[in-house]
Amino acid sequence: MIRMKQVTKRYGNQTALDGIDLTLGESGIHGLVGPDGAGKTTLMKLAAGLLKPTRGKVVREQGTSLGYVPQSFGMYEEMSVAENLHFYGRLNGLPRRERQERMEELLRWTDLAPFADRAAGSLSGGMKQKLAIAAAVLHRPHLLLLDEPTNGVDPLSRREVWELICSVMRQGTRVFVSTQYLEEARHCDRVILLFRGRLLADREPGAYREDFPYPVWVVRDASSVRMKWLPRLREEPAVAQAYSRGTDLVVWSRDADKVRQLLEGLSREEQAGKVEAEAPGWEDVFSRYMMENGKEETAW
Ligand SMILES: Nc1ncnc2c1ncn2[C@@H]1O[C@H](COP(=O)(O)OP(=O)(O)OP(=O)(O)O)[C@@H](O)[C@H]1O
Repeated sequence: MIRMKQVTKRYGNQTALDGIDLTLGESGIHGLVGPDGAGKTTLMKLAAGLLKPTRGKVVREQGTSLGYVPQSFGMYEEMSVAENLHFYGRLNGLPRRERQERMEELLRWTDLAPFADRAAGSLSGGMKQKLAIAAAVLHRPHLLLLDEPTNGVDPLSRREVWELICSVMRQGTRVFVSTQYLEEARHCDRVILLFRGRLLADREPGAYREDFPYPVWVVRDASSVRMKWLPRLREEPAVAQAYSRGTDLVVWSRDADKVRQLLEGLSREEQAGKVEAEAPGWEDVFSRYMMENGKEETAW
């Protein structure tokens, strides 16, 4: 386990992390979500021991071995998939025989076996991430740190990367993983919400959704009216938040009936689609914390 106690990290005048108290390695998959610049990479690097805190302590429990996959691709691009795995196996002190067995196992798991002789640099984004994860777990670490492993990876490959993360966890490695894709919170046992360097919440994903306090109404096909409606809705006391998502308009209500009537009235007057109730999405549940902590807009 890694314990962070009152950890603050500054770069010059810029406070990237502010008073973080956190234990890593207690949950199967512990997620870290937050918008750009929230401090996710800084937190990962502190956990990996690559950065020192400005204040506070990062303590790695004795005997906790780590695997770490940084945000940028850390494999040798001109070396093949198999050569990279051999190299990282040697680096982690795996004896030859064990290295070979583990490598074959990981090539199967990741579906990279047919590409074993391919240069790592020529792999697709998803395959590169799977290779980087395989290299980081060759030595069966207690805790695997993954910094935005699905960033820029196409949706289908993102699913494969998560399948791999889940199988790593099932084999007994605890995972700490950051993402800016909010819906990926559903794969996690616990999820930390980080915002402007502060830890706003650390809960089970279901808990975020269960106590969302505002009924959500959605106006479909509202692209032609939203610019006009949004300022008006935001002034309405019964409206907790209003934002556009694709062609829809999403409205959180403090008084559900009143807001529905208001929206249906507006919708009749002008060109907009149906008004429908919706369960809060990940964007809603996380935005709520950010709003309560001083962020006006909800865009990620
Ligand atoms: N080496 C550095 N020097 C100065 N400021 C930095 C440095 N690294 C990060 N920062 C700043 O610290 C804050 C947190 O950055 P960090 O990279 O940890 O965030 P992040 O959540 O990982 O963002 P992203 O998703 O964009 O990677 C940002 O405001 C960033 O500009």
